[in-house]
Amino acid sequence: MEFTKGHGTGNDFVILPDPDGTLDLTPGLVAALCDRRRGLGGDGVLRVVRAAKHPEGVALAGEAEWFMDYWNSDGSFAEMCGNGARVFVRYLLDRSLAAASSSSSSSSSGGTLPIATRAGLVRARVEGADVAVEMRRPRLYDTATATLGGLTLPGAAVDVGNPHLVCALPAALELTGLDLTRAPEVDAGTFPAGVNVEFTTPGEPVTGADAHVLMRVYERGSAETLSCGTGACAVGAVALRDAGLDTGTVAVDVPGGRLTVTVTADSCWLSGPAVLVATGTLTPSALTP
Ligand SMILES: N[C@@H](CCC[C@H](N)C(=O)O)C(=O)O
Repeated sequence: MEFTKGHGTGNDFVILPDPDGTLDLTPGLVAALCDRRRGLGGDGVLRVVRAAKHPEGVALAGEAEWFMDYWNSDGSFAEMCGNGARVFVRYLLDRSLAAASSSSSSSSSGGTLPIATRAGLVRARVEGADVAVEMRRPRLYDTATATLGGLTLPGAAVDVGNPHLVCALPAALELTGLDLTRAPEVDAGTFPAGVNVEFTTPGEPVTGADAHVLMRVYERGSAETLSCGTGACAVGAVALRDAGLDTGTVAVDVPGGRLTVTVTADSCWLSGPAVLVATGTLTPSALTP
């Protein structure tokens, strides 16, 4: 079985090509692949499957050739993964499975490439070394708290296709001081399917951005990661709201680098590096689910 390893600002993925959807991918196999000592290591798995060949992609097969079958490292599914989508697109382009700007069936007008996901269709474009994906506009729908050790912080619940809770740290606290080795406690009533929790502090002004935010994240199903694209979009939307803006651009610094979030009237663009680092052959029998 062939695999490729890739990452977007340090959010890393095992990419499995499975165009015809024949791979028996199980939660146990995903967790074994993502194990950083006994497997390849990763925050998640991206299965590259034709939309027409996946039960959750088939409804979008007329609009997108490929379905991003994303799994968290614990073997759970998520509706959406922003960095994963950017790395997925890098893989499709690198393998000539799609073209970013042509009139072929796998790309649409304006040079964007449609990708089917559990959260619906997203569109991607290449921006030099970066890959940008256009997702739904983040929806701020509630308030809730996260408790970490003895610290309880209020935050904004945000839907980016998957659930997020964005909590600003009080000025006296530093992001680097947070212990994210354990999951923050949240209200299961507000987040029945779990939630990704982002912690933020304001950054210095950045040229061309309406706001600049530093963030760390504890991801549902993957623990602390170096970056979360949908989390950055949630953080960007909250930063714009706090600045009294409905649309705009936010620089979001994560431990793995910088992401740029642009919220428009009806969508959200996430941009940043997307890198493929290795390709090899798996020995599935050696993996211990
Ligand atoms: N790292 C991802 C988000 C992955 C899914 C998340 N852990 C969830 O369960 O919702 C991103 O870049 O968006």
